[in-house]
Amino acid sequence: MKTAKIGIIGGSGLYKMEALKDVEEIEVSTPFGSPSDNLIMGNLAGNSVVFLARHGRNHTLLPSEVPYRANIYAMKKLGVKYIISASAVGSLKAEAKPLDMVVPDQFIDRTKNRISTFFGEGIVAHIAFADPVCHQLAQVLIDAIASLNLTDVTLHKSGTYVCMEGPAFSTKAESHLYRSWDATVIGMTNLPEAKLAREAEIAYATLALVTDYDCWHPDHDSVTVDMIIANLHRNATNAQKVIQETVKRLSDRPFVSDAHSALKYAILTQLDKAPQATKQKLELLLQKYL
Ligand SMILES: CSC[C@H]1O[C@H](OP(=O)(O)O)[C@H](O)[C@@H]1O
Ligand SMILES: Nc1ncnc2[nH]cnc12
Repeated sequence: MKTAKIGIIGGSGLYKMEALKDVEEIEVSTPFGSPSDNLIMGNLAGNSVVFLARHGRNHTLLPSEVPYRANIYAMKKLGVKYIISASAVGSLKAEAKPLDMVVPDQFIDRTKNRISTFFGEGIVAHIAFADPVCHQLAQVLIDAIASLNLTDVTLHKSGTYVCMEGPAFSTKAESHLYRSWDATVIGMTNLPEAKLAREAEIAYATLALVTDYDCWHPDHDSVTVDMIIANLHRNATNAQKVIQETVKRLSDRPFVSDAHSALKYAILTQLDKAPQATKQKLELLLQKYL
């Protein structure tokens, strides 16, 4: 099987990478079911990468329906060590305007219906998640964005991403509440992905692309899909430039992330006493520790 060290998860508006060459579509099976879509292996400016459309290439999966575990497991199976996630977000701060880019360094979990762990069924692990984003990968992303001088785009080098359940957008009371928490952006997908990537010992960072001001801003209409779509296209074009530049930089200077050994001190269960079936199911994640 072909492998790639760099995985890209494309969110709303980013269903394919136009610059990807020598493309091969791979159907990956996992113990957690099928991923959102086939994974697309290819060559991006001379580097092997694998791309996955988070909601499927035709955007058929709700944020709550995205098979996050299968997606991350499939990336792991293909040898991925770094995931660059691209996501559409609403802005919770006046200074983060539509078309801006934010590289979040924190998350707040407001999801309700997500399974955000590979563990259970006899094997217990608690990964450290105080710093949910790989800061080295975030820095590569930041440097890539800064180097491109994109028109009409301000880069916000840090920020807190609120992950809500959806699919309905927030109420005004919720939006104001998140602002009172000093959160920067809001979306519906990144938190389970970041947790699972950490459990899979994959470095993870997000390129958050602002599409709207959610519903708190007195001078802007409350968010609708129409409004988001108006900005998704430009955001997707910019995102592809940023991802390509990030991939180049990452391939030139790969690094070891703390995320790559996240399970080292996380597993509580004595693995020699753990159920065989669970060990088998999680072998890909546990093999270093068995
Ligand atoms: C496009 S409206 C809301 C939808 O967009 C974001 O998706 P993604 O994070 O995959 O870019 C948001 O999380 C919602 O799923
Ligand atoms: N305002 C918003 N709330 C949640 N997810 C979003 N994705 C894009 N804009 C959003």
